[in-house]
Order: sequence, then structure tokens, then C-alpha cells
Amino acid sequence: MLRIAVPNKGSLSEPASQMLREAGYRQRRDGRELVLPDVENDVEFFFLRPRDIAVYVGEGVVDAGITGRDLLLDSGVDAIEHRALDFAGSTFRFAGPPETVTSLADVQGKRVATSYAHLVGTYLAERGIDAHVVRLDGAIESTVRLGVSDLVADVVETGGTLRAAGLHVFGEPILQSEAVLIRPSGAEPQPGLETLDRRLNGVLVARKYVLMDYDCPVEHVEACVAVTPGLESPTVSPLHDTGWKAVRAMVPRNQTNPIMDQLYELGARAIIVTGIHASRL
Ligand SMILES: Nc1ncnc2c1ncn2[C@@H]1O[C@H](COP(=O)(O)OP(=O)(O)OP(=O)(O)O)[C@@H](O)[C@H]1O
Ligand SMILES: O=P(O)(O)OC[C@H]1O[C@H](OP(=O)(O)OP(=O)(O)O)[C@H](O)[C@@H]1O
Ligand SMILES: [Mg+2]
Repeated sequence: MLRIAVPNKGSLSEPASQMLREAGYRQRRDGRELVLPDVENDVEFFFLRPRDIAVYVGEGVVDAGITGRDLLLDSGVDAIEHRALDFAGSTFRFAGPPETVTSLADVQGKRVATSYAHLVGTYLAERGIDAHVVRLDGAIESTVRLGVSDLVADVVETGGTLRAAGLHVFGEPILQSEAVLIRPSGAEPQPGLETLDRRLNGVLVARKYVLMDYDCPVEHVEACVAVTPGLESPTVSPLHDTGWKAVRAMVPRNQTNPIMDQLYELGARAIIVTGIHASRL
């Protein structure tokens, strides 16, 4: 049985369970369940604190886990990213009062509050910057006002929290983070992991692509197909009217409308878009 760690709280928890549900796995209905066997799929889910998941995976206690890339790197354990999962996207950045910090060099000699002490310590050490890292669990943005730090290093999504605290980001982003599937490094991946990974990729594809069908005059098929090349190659089928063909291809969801505009200009008609419920590539 493949043992998989899933975040039990925080911003990763609900989207991770949702993704696993879409991939055909059982997920807990009651937020207090700690272990959930899914016998039909030969997996067992362990609901753990997001920050601890990399540790369990690194120790080989579980075969895989879902966590944030930032948490994985901060843990410093022997686990590696197996696949990016395209949710809980954020950047990890330095921020501080605009009057006192504007570039990375200004961090020298200052107090930096963060929940990611290892990540920040390593980042600064690699750049030869000597600073005092103050490790705190959360509400990092308040630490400057409260006098515990001179600046912070924290997760930024919309930037709203920093703005509300009167802080501005500076320097290059330390890291781009998102939810990731991780596994122990070194050891060969468990056999069931490939199935889990293919299923999760199936969900990613179903979210990212739509199916586009359209009819096209025979003489414009090549031009239209160039606009919708699909993943392998689009399906081109005959129609009863021999002057027309039917074309079907997967297209990126976020380009649906510009692609339909281009196809229409090229003479395609009856353009129909359908969502993909599930996929296996
Ligand atoms: N606003 C956000 N947008 C996107 N990702 C976020 C956000 N806040 C935290 N994360 C991500 O969630 C993970 C941290 O999870 P954790 O549960 O420790 O904190 P949290 O989501 O802030 O939960 P909480 O503060 O409610 O305990 C990290 O990978 C982090 O990048
Ligand atoms: O850029 P934003 O869209 O404002 O989001 C980023 C904020 O969200 C998270 O905080 P959370 O609300 O989880 O509180 P915490 O700091 O106590 O974890 C994160 O730690 C940042 O503070
Ligand atoms: Mg938080």
C-alpha cells in the first residue's frame, strides 16, 4: 500500500484533498480523521501538518507527500520534488519599511523575521550577508511594528498583507513556490507512485486544457490545424459535405477565445468548446 501524506490544515489542505478527489481517491469527510485507507486504490492517506510532511517523506516513513516547495526547501531533509501541482502559488520575498531597506545589501546586520529560518539563513549565507534571523511561527508582517525585527522574509501572494502592514518588497524573489508532490530522494520510487503521479497529471491536464471541435473548409484545414496543433496531432474527420472537414484538438483553456477568433477568421464554423472531465496522457 502506497503511503501518502496530505496537509491537514492551512492553505494547502483543501486544494490538495480536492485534487486527490478529482484523481479518483477517497478523501476524508471529517477534518479530524488522521489516517484514511483507500483499499480500492491500494493507498493510505496520512493527514499531517504541512510543515512536517517533508520530514516524514525524508525519513521514508511515507512514500510520498503533498506540501509547498518553500516548506520542502526550508526543511532541508532528504526529499525531492516529484511533480509541481499548480496550486497555492506564491513567491517568497524580503519586505521591510521603504525608508530603511531597498536592496539586499541593506539586510546586512539587520534582524530578519521569518517562519522559514533555514531557507533564509542559507540564502543570506550564500550571498555573504550577515544578518540575525528571528524565527517565528506566523503573523510575520507584524514583527517590524512590534519591534522584534527590522525586516521580514515571507510568503507573498497578492501582497495585501504586506501593504496593510506598511511594508514593501525589495530585492529579487527568494523563490517561486507552489504545492508539490514529493518523495524520498535516493531510494527508487515506490511502484504505486507512478500511478498516483499519472493521475495527478491527468487532473492538471483536465484543468489546463479544453477540447475544441470545429468544421473547416477543406482548403483551410492546414491553416486551422496550425492554430490548433493539439498535443500529439489533431483528429481530422470527413464530413458528409466533401468540401468540409471536422477537426478536434485539445487547446489551452486560457487561450480558448483568441484561438476561436483566429479559426473563425480562417473560415472555421460551428466551433464548440467542451471541458475535459479527466485525462490520462
Ligand atoms: N496566501 C497564500 N497563497 C498561496 N500559498 C500560501 C499562502 N499562504 C501560505 N501558503 C503556502 O502554504 C504553505 C504553508 O502552509 P501552512 O499551513 O504552514 O501555512 P498557512 O497556509 O499559512 O496556514 P495557517 O497560517 O492557516 O496555519 C506554504 O507552502 C505556503 O507557500
Ligand atoms: O500576499 P497575500 O495575498 O496577502 O498572502 C500572503 C500571506 O498569507 C499567509 O498568511 P496567513 O494568512 O496564512 O497567516 P500566517 O502568517 O499567520 O500564516 C502568508 O504567510 C502571508 O502572510
Ligand atoms: Mg499562514
